[in-house]
Amino acid sequence: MSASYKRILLKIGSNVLTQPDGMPDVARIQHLVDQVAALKKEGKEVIVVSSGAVAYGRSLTSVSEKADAVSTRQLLAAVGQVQLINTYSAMFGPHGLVCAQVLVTKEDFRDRNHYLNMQNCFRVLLQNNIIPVVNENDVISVTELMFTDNDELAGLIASMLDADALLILSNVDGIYNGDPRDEKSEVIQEIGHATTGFAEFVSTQRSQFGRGGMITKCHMAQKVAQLGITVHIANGKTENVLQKVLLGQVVHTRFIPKKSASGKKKWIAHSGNYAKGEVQVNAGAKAALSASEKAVSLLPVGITRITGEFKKGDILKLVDEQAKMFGVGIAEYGSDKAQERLGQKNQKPLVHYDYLFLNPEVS
Ligand SMILES: Nc1ncnc2c1ncn2[C@@H]1O[C@H](COP(=O)(O)OP(=O)(O)O)[C@@H](O)[C@H]1O
Ligand SMILES: N[C@@H](CCC(=O)OP(=O)(O)O)C(=O)O
Repeated sequence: MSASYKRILLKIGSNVLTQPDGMPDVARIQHLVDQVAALKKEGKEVIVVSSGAVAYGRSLTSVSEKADAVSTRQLLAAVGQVQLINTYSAMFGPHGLVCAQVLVTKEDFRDRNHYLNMQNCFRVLLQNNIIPVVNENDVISVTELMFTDNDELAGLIASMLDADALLILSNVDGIYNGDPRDEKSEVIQEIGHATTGFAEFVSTQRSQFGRGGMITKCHMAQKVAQLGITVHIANGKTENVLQKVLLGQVVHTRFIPKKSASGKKKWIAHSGNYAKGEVQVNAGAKAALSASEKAVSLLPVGITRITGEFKKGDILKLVDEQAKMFGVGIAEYGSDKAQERLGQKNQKPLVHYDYLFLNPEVS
């Protein structure tokens, strides 16, 4: 079954790569590299999203106690990323494999051109049998410009590359139905796309060196599964975990994928945070867009308000009369024209159906 995946996005979390004292766990990285090499030998494409820059930075230098949190992270990540990628490169080498460093920021997902350039770079690396090793560019991604964590980044790349599966390795066996430290808690082995209420059993508590925590992983995983990509969350400290997950030989959490969405829609689905404008529609327009049996574009006649300045190709957030966001789309023309056509009949669609993604609960 899952062993048939051709393209796999592997996310290795901070806690898998670090020892309890925060220093890098080199033996663990070596074992993971050996597992990736084994998958490559089977003809699979593997893209690695690896945390660990800060941990490596910590092993190489110490920061003055006077430095603020942002500067400390910048310094540790800038120094540590060099060693992190050198470690991967040195470990893949003896397997006859070459890896590449790809550092990205949230901004790279904002604009269709950046996005396509990035996608092209991944395509050319994969076509040449190179293993992309991706991390956030922590040096320039600070505060509000940061991804929530590398899980968010991994989800975006999995959908951008239309991966068959996203494997998230953390320091727990999967998502538990209670506190993982409680002996009575059990790993939830399958999560469907309609499951809600993760907050009831997943606490916001994070592991020692993790950033986002399990709750953000759950939300991201469900969104990615909605796009037709199977997501597995497993323990990166288990021996041969990759093979075992793919062969269904280890207890872990699997998010069941929904039928596949188009590539364009996969990109749009993740773009809500990057919208340049907001479009409010009336109830009739929302109902028409949400009728799943028909492909309907958003016409100016159903629009009641437009905010923000945007150009053709920019991302728009769609909100209903209660100001609740229900979808995302790409503008067919800029805000000036859109304002002129607001509420008018017989005008060109502001968002074409092909460039419209509605939140799963309304579509
Ligand atoms: N119900 C739950 N199931 C599994 N883990 C949970 C749950 N609730 C909270 N957690 C915490 O989430 C942590 C993993 O998330 P995170 O810190 O982001 O790790 P990573 O660095 O691997 O991304 C676990 O170490 C665990 O402490
Ligand atoms: N980019 C950072 C890791 C950021 C991060 O979110 O890590 P994780 O908690 O593993 O998802 C680093 O390389 O140290």
